[in-house]
Amino acid sequence: MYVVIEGIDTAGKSTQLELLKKKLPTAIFTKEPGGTPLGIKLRAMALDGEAKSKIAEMFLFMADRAEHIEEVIKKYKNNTIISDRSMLSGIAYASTLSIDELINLNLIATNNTLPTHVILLELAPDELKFRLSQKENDSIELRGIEYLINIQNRMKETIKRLNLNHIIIDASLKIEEIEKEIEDFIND
Ligand SMILES: Nc1ncnc2c1ncn2[C@@H]1O[C@H](COP(=O)(O)OP(=O)(O)O)[C@@H](O)[C@H]1O
Ligand SMILES: Cc1cn([C@H]2C[C@H](O)[C@@H](COP(=O)(O)OP(=O)(O)O)O2)c(=O)[nH]c1=O
Repeated sequence: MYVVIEGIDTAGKSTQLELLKKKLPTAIFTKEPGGTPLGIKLRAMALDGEAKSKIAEMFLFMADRAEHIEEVIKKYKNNTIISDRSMLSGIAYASTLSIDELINLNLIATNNTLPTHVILLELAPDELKFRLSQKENDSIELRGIEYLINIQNRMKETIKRLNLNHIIIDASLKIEEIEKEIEDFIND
């Protein structure tokens, strides 16, 4: 099982992953970007905002993804894998290109490996604004509310186009309520 937790910055992914780690101690927990030794270097380059070209930035994340699929997802395919982000983020955040172009590019990077379960934590603009105000923002978060809500919409569109097995959960529900919905979806 290849489960991905998706959502824009501050949607609550890390919070739910910490709870899942306690519930599923034998699962393999990983993430994009930064789920491999090479990915850690690529993550640092992608997030320091040095890439002036959005296409260059996209390829940094795609290189992270290609390595992640090879070294983690395919290697542990007989285990339960739970990843913080995936190609869905890759497609949604690279918003200078169309979703169709990005699906094709990401299918190359992932060698056609798709998640078996997608959990999308969906944030309303007001809640997103509040949560971003509570933390230091990285180069991507600094692009603002409208940019991130558009990313979230692209995630939903991509899930539809790829016809992925998914659940969309209101990210402003109580932490325990979200935890229960995730547990029921994974165990279904
Ligand atoms: N269900 C929730 N309700 C209210 N606040 C939440 C909820 N889940 C997470 N948070 C808070 O929102 C912020 C971002 O959560 P985090 O798990 O770091 O998000 P992400 O990993 O998606 O960026 C944190 O301050 C966290 O405590
Ligand atoms: C995986 C991925 C993430 N990102 C962005 C999303 C985040 O803003 C940033 C780092 O992801 P992450 O570490 O998950 O940040 P956060 O915990 O704040 O959500 O990289 C892309 O732009 N493209 C990608 O392919």
